[in-house]
Order: sequence, then structure tokens, then C-alpha cells
Amino acid sequence: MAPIFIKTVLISESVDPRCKTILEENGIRVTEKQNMKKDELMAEIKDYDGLVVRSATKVTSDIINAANLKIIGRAGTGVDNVDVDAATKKGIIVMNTPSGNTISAAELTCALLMSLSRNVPQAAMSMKQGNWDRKKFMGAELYGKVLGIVGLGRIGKEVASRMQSFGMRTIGYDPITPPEVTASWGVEQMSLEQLWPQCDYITVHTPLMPSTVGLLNDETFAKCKKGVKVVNCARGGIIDEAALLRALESGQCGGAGLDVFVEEPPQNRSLVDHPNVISCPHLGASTKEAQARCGEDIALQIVDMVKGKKLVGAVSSTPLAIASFDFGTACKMSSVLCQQHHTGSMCEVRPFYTCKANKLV
Ligand SMILES: NC(=O)C1=CN([C@@H]2O[C@H](COP(=O)(O)OP(=O)(O)OC[C@H]3O[C@@H](n4cnc5c(N)ncnc54)[C@H](O)[C@@H]3O)[C@@H](O)[C@H]2O)C=CC1
Ligand SMILES: O=C(O)C(=O)COP(=O)(O)O
Repeated sequence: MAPIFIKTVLISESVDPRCKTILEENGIRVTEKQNMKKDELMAEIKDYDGLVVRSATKVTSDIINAANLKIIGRAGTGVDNVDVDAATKKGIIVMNTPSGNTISAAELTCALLMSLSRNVPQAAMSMKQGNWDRKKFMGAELYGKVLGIVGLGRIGKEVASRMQSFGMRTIGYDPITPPEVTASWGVEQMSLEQLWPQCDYITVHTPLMPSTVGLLNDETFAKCKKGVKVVNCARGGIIDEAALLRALESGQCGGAGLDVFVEEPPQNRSLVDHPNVISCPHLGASTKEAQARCGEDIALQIVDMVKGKKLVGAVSSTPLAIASFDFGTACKMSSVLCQQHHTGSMCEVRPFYTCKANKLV
């Protein structure tokens, strides 16, 4: 693959310092500027070949069109904050580091499931207020309960194995990961229609896409067991927020653990303030380990591109590669989201229009 010349990179969020160090060691000038408003970013972005973001920077089409970027690097998994189609039309490569924060997101999901079953945050708050209320916080065991996992990719798989160790039965649904594969992880796959009424707990681990917006809505909540508890550590909106509030108020939903929101931070506080909701400010990837991996991976991936090294892509948004290609071929075919080969993980691939602007292929 022909090398891509990247001399300047803007890091617009708190990314592990290893990212800057690796880029600088490879002759790339790095500027770190956080908390920029949209106008400030629009003005600033003109001077850079590369942009490194996490989830808070909204890389919209007007920002992309105001820039002369060659690459947008997402130090993390979800690229729903990047207008990938607009980037692709300009021949800009969008890459993420999807495996770096898998374990951290899975562990937080498990923490929310455990907190929901035993009211840990509410009890801790009550203790701090000087109370000793043993009756109010009566819980229920996870042992023997049914956990529905919607989205059996990297994180869904790790959640399954951890919750199985608590004696939960794990069932799930994924349109791409084959049932025989998830069966080998101890997850029985079934249709969503079959899944909803069986679950005591439901956790969602899909990307945010048109087909996953509102996966849990008024209609699907009505199909669930009364008192079902739900966790969203994936993306705000996969569980419809208004429907969730209605289900919490009617008791159809017995509790929710939310790490993510449609709007972050949420301006509408009704979910966060609900007594049966426990929430976190999008902390799934916020561990030292995940940040170190994601910061390092994105820098190494950019350096590999600069050096024209072969990157491997896979025509799948799941951990299961249907086929893999060297980066140049993938660009010719359909790839814009690439994962560096040395991490051994797969990448997401989206329809690709042209990369000619960057002479990638
Ligand atoms: N809270 C946080 O800080 C973090 C959140 N995330 C989010 O977690 C989500 C999952 O990440 P990964 O497991 O790494 O992704 P992944 O790509 O490995 O897995 C996603 C799975 O969802 C499946 N899927 C797609 N459409 C579906 C549908 N309609 N119904 C059921 N399954 C469907 C895909 O086939 C795939 O197997 C993403 O939204 C990501 O952005 C990831 C890391 C940290
Ligand atoms: O990687 C992801 O998809 C995440 O949601 C993590 O987001 P963050 O990097 O913590 O802003």
C-alpha cells in the first residue's frame, strides 16, 4: 500500500499519553486540545492531517468538509459520533480500536447487573445519609436467573462468560454471529420474540444503527416478564428512553442500569433521577488498562498507515471474520474502518465509495 503522509494530528479528547508519544516518536506533530466547541473545532481542524477522538467529539459532515483530513482515528469502539459516510466520500480513512476496551465495558456491564440485583448504589447512598435500612434494600439472587444478551459480539461474549459464573442462564440474539458459535460460549440463540418473555435481565451490546434504535420499546417491553431489569452499556437510544421511563413507572421494568444516554450529559433528568435507575457517566471504557490499549493501538495504526504497512480488514462487524483482505484490497472493496493486524482483532467494514483522493488504492 502506498504510504499516506500525515504530519500533523489533533487529539481532541483525553486520550492516553502513549498515543501522543508514539506519534511524536514517528515524526508526527501532535496538538492536544480538549473541550472545544463546534465552532472552535471547525476553525482548528483546517491545520491537521489527522484527528484522534473518543466519543464526545461529534465529527459531523460540516467539520469533515471544513477539514483536509486524511484520517480520523477513534480511540475506542463506537464510531457513531463520526459521519463515516461523509468521511468516506472525501476519501478519509476512519479507523477504530475495537478490542481495546472490550473487557472494561464487559466488567462495567456485570457491575451494573450485580448492582441492580442487590441495590448496592442505593444502599450505599442510604448509609452515607446515616441510615441502617436492611428491609428496604432486600434483593434477589442472580443465580438461576435468565440473562438475555442482545448483540453477541466482543462485549456480549465476555458478559456471558462472567455472568455464567454467577449461575445465570445466558440466552441471546445476534443476526450475524452463528448460533453454533455462541453455543460454544454457553449462549443459546433464539429470535427476539422468543427471548423477550424468558428474561429476568436484558443487556444490549449492539452498535447504534438505524436497525438497533429502539430495540427495546413500548411493544417489546410489553412482551417481557413483568419486572424485567435492563442494562445499557452500549449506546443511548438502543433502549428507547421514553419507553423505558414508562415501563419503570408502570413496574413492567423493575430497574435499569444505564451507562449511556441519547444526549450526553442527559439534559432530561427523569431517567437518572428515577429511584430504580442506577447510572454512570459513560464509564464503560474508563479504566487505565482500556485507555492505555486504545491510545496505543490508534497511534500504532496511524503509524502503520504512514509507513504504508499492510493492514488487515474483515468484512464483518463481528469478531468472526467472514473474509479478510490486505488494507488496499479492502479499500477497493468496501472497507473504511480498519483494525490493525497485530492486535488480532477484526474490523468493521462499511460501504466504501472512493479512496482515490488519498491514492490509497
Ligand atoms: N459504554 C462504553 O463505554 C462502551 C460502549 N461500547 C459499545 O458497545 C457496543 C458493542 O461493542 P462490541 O461488542 O465491541 O461490538 P461488536 O461489533 O463486537 O458486537 C456487536 C454485535 O452486535 C450485533 N448486532 C448488530 N445488529 C444487531 C441487532 N439488530 N440485534 C442484535 N445484535 C446485533 C453484531 O452482529 C455484532 O455481533 C457498541 O455500541 C460500542 O460502541 C463499546 C465499548 C465501551
Ligand atoms: O468505545 C466506545 O464505543 C465507547 O463508548 C467508549 O467511549 P469513550 O472512549 O470512553 O468516550
